[in-house]
Amino acid sequence: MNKEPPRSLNKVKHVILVLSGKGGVGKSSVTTQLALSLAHKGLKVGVLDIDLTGPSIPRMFGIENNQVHQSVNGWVPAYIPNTGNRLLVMSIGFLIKDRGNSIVWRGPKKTSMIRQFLSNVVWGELDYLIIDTPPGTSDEHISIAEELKLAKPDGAILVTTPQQISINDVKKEFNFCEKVGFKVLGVVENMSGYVCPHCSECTNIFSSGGGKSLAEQYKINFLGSLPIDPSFIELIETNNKSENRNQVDSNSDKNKIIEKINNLDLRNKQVSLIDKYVNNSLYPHFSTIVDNLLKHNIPPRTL
Ligand SMILES: Nc1ncnc2c1ncn2[C@@H]1O[C@H](COP(=O)(O)OP(=O)(O)OP(=O)(O)O)[C@@H](O)[C@H]1O
Ligand code: SF4
Repeated sequence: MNKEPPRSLNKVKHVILVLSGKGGVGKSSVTTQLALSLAHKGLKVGVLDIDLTGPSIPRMFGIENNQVHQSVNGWVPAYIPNTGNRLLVMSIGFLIKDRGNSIVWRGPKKTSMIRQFLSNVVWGELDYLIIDTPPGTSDEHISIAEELKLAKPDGAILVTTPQQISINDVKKEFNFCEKVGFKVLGVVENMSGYVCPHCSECTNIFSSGGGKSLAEQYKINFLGSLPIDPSFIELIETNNKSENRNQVDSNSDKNKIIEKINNLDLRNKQVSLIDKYVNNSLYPHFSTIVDNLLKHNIPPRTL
């Protein structure tokens, strides 16, 4: 097996893995927000979604209907509209025909698919590549980690929720990182409290501060916490609606006219997902998380 770093990542300055011990804690939404926040800072960012258990990145970026294009050099990632070509996404989800089904391949096929994803995407120059990984710490994840190590990542961000069960999962994840040799860049506590859509008051539903005390216990950075905010889900949903609106059946004349109006409407608005996110109430929380991450000034990867 080739143990060289994938050439497709030669011009990528930083690779960050986003990990969680179990599904549903917000790993993909943290990946999405990290990418949007870094792109908002003017950096060029790629997102690679290798969460074969349920790739949710295409939905988060409103590009579920994207088709994968193959160039002579490899797969071409999707460029997110109106971002000045600063935001690129590649997801295993683009290759799944039946989007209702997650991939049920066995271990070796999964690792070989991930190897292809790491080496076959034409990223070009990137400041950051953020990789959304499959949740868990099983033997299969160890083989996946071996593949990911070839990408020479800066390290991993661990995502947790305040409940004890999720905190225990992060402990396992921390031990997993030690075992496979990933540096832990920090912990993000997601769904810490609930923001009321009426008065914006944040209420702690579960006991808060679990992520912070866990980080202290393991002497790792606590990057920050994010409340549950229904407006974030709304942002994702409305973003998807605008894509679907743009994908009307072009068979009838009436639909062709509607499509033209929609395209004109979208061009005129030129509101990118980055702009929408920066106006979302989760952004100030995430901005702190990014500042905490960047203050460590990790030098660019050397290959
Ligand atoms: N802070 C938040 N506020 C509001 N909604 C959130 C927040 N975090 C996550 N969600 C929502 O919760 C759902 C699960 O989040 P997400 O897909 O990011 O989890 P995940 O850990 O990546 O799950 P999986 O590993 O199964 O893909 C999504 O619909 C997402 O929009
Ligand atoms: S947080 Fe404020 S607006 Fe929201 S339900 Fe409670 S009292 Fe009502």
